[in-house]
Amino acid sequence: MDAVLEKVHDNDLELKVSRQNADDRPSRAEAEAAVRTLIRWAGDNPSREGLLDTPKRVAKAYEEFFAGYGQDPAEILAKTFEDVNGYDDMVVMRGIQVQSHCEHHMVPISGLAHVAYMPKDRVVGISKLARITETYAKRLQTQETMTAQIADAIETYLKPKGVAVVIDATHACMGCRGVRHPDVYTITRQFRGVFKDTTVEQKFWTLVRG
Ligand SMILES: Nc1nc2c(ncn2[C@@H]2O[C@H](COP(=O)(O)OP(=O)(O)OP(=O)(O)O)[C@@H](O)[C@H]2O)c(=O)[nH]1
Ligand SMILES: [Zn+2]
Repeated sequence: MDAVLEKVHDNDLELKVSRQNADDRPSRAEAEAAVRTLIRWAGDNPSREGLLDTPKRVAKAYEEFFAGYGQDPAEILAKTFEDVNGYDDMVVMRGIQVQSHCEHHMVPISGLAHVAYMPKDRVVGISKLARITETYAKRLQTQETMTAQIADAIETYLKPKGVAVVIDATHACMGCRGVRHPDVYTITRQFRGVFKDTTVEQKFWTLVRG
């Protein structure tokens, strides 16, 4: 098994194991109790009127923020189309909104992803590139891991001639706390296969910059 395939399988395996241990998953009531504990720890009273429904709202918000744990990249990229009249150039989706959460502080990472691939015989529905990005964004992440995971999934399940993923994002953990540099953008990139060629990479950047 090649290294990329092995990595995707390791990630999937880790997730499958955690799904198998669904019995270990705290109940909704336990999650809400944890939020009440955090409110008390912050110094407020979870029983005051304004905070009564907050644990419920936070648990609901977490279901959205972390919906990616329940999504399967293999399933998302399973359906492909061969009939593209010989189309043989890159497909670039630029400006996919990324709303993720940093695994160190559990606060937002916000930005844009640009995802491209060079098809080999088959293409995938364009919405699936955004769905794959969402799947990995809606988990606890570092920007580097998320960038590599999106590239790994496209490489593994589509088997294109190449893939490029760039994420340009701000980290709330650097803006609203800690070092407090709110307007810093971090750029991470993965260029695989034919995108390693500088001419192809340049074409990608030209298209992304519009
Ligand atoms: N490489 C990388 N680092 C990240 C990402 N998100 C947050 N971080 C950094 O993770 C680091 C965690 O550092 P620690 O020293 O363990 O935590 P900390 O004391 O809260 O760090 P400060 O943010 O510097 O206050 C910080 O430097 C964050 O800026 C990411 O996506 N990638
Ligand atoms: Zn952080």
